[in-house]
Amino acid sequence: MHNAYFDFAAPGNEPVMSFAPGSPERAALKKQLAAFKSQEMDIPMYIGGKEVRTGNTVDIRPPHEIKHKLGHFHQGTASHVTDAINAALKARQQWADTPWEHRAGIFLKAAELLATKYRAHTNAATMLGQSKNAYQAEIDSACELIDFLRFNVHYLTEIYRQQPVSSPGVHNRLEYRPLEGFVLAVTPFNFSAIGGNLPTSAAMCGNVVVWKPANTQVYHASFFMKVLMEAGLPDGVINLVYADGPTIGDVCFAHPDFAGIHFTGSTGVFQTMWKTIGNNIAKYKTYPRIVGETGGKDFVMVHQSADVDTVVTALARGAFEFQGQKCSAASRAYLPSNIADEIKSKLAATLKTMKMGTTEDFSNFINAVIDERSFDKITSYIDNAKKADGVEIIAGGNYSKTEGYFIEPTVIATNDPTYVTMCEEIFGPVLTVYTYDAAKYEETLELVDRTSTYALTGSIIAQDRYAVELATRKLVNAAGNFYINDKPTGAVVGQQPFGGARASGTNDKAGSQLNLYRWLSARTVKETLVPPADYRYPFLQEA
Ligand SMILES: NC(=O)c1ccc[n+]([C@@H]2O[C@H](COP(=O)([O-])OP(=O)(O)OC[C@H]3O[C@@H](n4cnc5c(N)ncnc54)[C@H](O)[C@@H]3O)[C@@H](O)[C@H]2O)c1
Ligand SMILES: N[C@@H](CCC=O)C(=O)O
Repeated sequence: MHNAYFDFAAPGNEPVMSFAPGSPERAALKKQLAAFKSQEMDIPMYIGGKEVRTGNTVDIRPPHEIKHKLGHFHQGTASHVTDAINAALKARQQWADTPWEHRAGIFLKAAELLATKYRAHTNAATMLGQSKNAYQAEIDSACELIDFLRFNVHYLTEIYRQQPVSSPGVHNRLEYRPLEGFVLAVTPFNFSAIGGNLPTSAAMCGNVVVWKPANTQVYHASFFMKVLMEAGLPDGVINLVYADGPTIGDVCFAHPDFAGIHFTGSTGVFQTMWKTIGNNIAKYKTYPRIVGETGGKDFVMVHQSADVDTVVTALARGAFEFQGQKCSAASRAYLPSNIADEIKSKLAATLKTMKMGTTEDFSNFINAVIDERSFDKITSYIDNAKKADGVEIIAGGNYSKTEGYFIEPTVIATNDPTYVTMCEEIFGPVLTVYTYDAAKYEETLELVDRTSTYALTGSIIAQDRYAVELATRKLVNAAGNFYINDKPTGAVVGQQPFGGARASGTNDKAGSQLNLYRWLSARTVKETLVPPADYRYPFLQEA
């Protein structure tokens, strides 16, 4: 029972460790990488707090070393998805009734475990399972995930505090109830932090969750589930199942207690989900919340006043960190004719200095892409570019899947601003550049705006403030996260709330109050202190 109001200290961002040679964090991480590589893990699903094994196993291998087996996970079927829904619904009432400070304590403890005891584990699991280098793993599976947990506790506390006014003789209040049913969280391969955030943000609000990660992210997802359990998450609040996407959809979207989907992934999958939910709308007890952050075709617009080295660094990091597998990755750049050649040659020279290989070798900047399907899709764009007219590969272009799924950072130059790689999301280490007439800046901004169906991230690089102002105004709907003189990646929780519009999603801004509101259903309660005892208005009385 509450007998006091509790507060939580406003969080700061978790500091990013350096992993410099000789540092203790580097030694701990190397040790954990070796430990994970020396054992084959048998990874169950977690339904109602119980480990569930089916015997139908799928191998997990590092994308950069496909001959090595890290372990396997147990694939579930439709009946496991139903079990997960039932376990969630069974846990629902007690979890919804649990006071906020007790729910918050679990997620704050999980953040603390990641920041301390399991710092090396969370990074090593991400480095091996998803082929991220130490820095990319640290900003994702340590810092961003810790920040999501701590900042969301802070934001939800602030939401709960927001109350309506009360006129004399009346007490009004808003109760922020969880949704009536279960929430389905479907998460992508590319960010361990997103895998952790989508189920926990909804659960924090008092909801119960069925969580389905991408197969290629199960290695970290199952580790994080164990951290949540160690932090005290009650059985059934989050249920982790590994079933194929369509099976999850068939079972969850047909269930009368389906109350919301928290999705991050590709636009096509999200649109299919939305259609299915629409077709089933009469089946549900409540209108489901549909939240999806999806694909991008993120731009870097360069003005003739730009500093060349700033542009080259923004492109090198923005397009090629984590092999370009960020929804925010720079994948089309517009270069002004006065400095285009200098940018292209400096960029090509910079990319030659990037070493490619395993994540265990800390001198590698570039690692492997996630799996064979992705490799084949990305390399088909490169192969087509090699054959196309008016298109030239000016850096990279080579690839191999013998040891792992390795693709060189590749830059395509085109004289057609509507060439396919200027428009479609490739989700790999491929950047396309188009040179425009520096005198046609405003027309080119219009071209940037209309070229893609997406609107996730984008940058303007310019020294001229009028050029910055014009781009900010003209591209107002072209990106949900807009950067000035920076790369379009690397949003930090609490600093740059993240999400895009148009085909890039519902723009509910992960890691902000806007997102948490989607998992709450407010009830207004009005209490009249001394109720009237007569229906008559004063004016009805005779003078
Ligand atoms: N906007 C953002 O915040 C953001 C962040 C990260 C990734 N992304 C996007 O995610 C994509 C890359 O991730 P991915 O390859 O894991 O995406 P994906 O769409 O292939 O998969 C995402 C999740 O959906 C599941 N899924 C696939 N088909 C399904 C179906 N028919 N029904 C139900 N679930 C299904 C997958 O198993 C996975 O768990 C890119 O398009 C990227 O831009 C967006
Ligand atoms: N939030 C990340 C991108 C997440 C999508 O992949 C960034 O800002 O780079």
